Amino acid sequence: MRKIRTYNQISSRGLDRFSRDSYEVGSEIAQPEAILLRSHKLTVDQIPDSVNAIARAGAGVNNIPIDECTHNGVVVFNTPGANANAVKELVLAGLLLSSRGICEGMQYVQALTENDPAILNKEVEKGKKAYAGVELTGKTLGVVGLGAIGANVANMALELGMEVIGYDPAISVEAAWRLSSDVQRAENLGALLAKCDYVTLHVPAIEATKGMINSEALSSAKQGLKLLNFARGEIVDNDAMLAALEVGKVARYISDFPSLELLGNDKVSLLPHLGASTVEAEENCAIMGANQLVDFLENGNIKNSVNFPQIRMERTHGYRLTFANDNVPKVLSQVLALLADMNINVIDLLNKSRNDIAYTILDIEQQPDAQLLAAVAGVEHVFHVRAV
Ligand SMILES: NC(=O)c1ccc[n+]([C@@H]2O[C@H](COP(=O)([O-])OP(=O)(O)OC[C@H]3O[C@@H](n4cnc5c(N)ncnc54)[C@H](O)[C@@H]3O)[C@@H](O)[C@H]2O)c1
Ligand SMILES: O=C(O)CC[C@@H](O)C(=O)O
Repeated sequence: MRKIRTYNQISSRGLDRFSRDSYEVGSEIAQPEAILLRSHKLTVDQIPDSVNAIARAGAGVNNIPIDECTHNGVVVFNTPGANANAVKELVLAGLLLSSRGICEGMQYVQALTENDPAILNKEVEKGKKAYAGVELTGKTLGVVGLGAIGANVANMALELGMEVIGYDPAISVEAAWRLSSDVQRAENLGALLAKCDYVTLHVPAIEATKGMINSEALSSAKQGLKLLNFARGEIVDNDAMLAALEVGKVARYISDFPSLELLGNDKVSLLPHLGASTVEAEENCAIMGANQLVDFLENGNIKNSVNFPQIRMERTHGYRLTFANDNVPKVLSQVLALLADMNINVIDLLNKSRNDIAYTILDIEQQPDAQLLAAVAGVEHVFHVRAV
């Protein structure tokens, strides 16, 4: 039986991908071969040597110690785009919440205690002027990060009649194809902030983006900016944000990431990390994550990894082994020489690399035994070997 350890609430539609005959899946499993999780902050000591793969049912992988995983040959997957629509729809809510007195108006009505319908109506008509807002049509939205979510948000905003300016210095070709040509391009973050009434963040939490919305960036912003953060809390410097809210530089901060210093500020609206919390997104992410794990565990194929190359080799006959190594010359030739010395015929092979690592799928005529696996593992620069 293969063992999968789960963290967080994973949709049963995804868990169903692990057949009951071959997999044991649960939150109490010890020595798992793989981990499937959502936002759980995974520590190195929670990744035993038995683990070959980790799948994040979601986009952000800042809760996983990627470098340590790569070093140990652990393949980390995410599920690109699987929750993008859910986040896009909540961004729409964020745009409306920051423009109209929706929550304040509801709180006002909830607190009314009139018994007489005519007086209630009069009270409502008198009170509503305090909650008037502005429309989105004709306003300018800045989208920082134009990947799966950002591109969706940008296209949606155009349909709402907004002007849209995007900033993404590392946009992928696929993402660029998804984006409407009506989205204007900003050369840098400051230029985008200077022109926008609303800005929405859709970048990953990586070294380059942590604190990217700081006092310097906010000083470039248009007075009265409404900022939406459905990306990650650490992308915004909260002290700088509070200072900008104090002087009205930022009129409203909507964030999916509560933190102590933001609580209680009436210009800040905080949600409990709800961006991907829809039935559909949770199913999509769980199914995609589980499918990727199954294909990796059973065939060694890798799709949507954040640290290993994409690789897929059709299974025909024979036996399969995979190995990962430092991306330096002569490793593959040494492994092939070793197989030749052991008189083992190779049926097929595929080798791919990504940055500093290479990964090979080898189909051979003989079932790999412990001796063969140990011999491959002993080749200099090979750091992970598996019979699949
Ligand atoms: N609130 C939620 O529940 C929720 C749900 C999904 C994703 N997220 C967050 O949103 C992030 C984006 O998700 P996605 O699915 O769109 O990911 P994605 O990988 O498709 O897109 C991210 C984009 O950000 C761009 N980028 C990277 N660094 C940048 C920088 N310095 N400046 C501008 N752009 C930069 C990349 O080039 C890429 O196009 C995730 O990493 C995650 O942290 C949050
Ligand atoms: O699993 C969730 O609820 C949140 C996922 C989200 O933050 C992501 O990065 O995909």
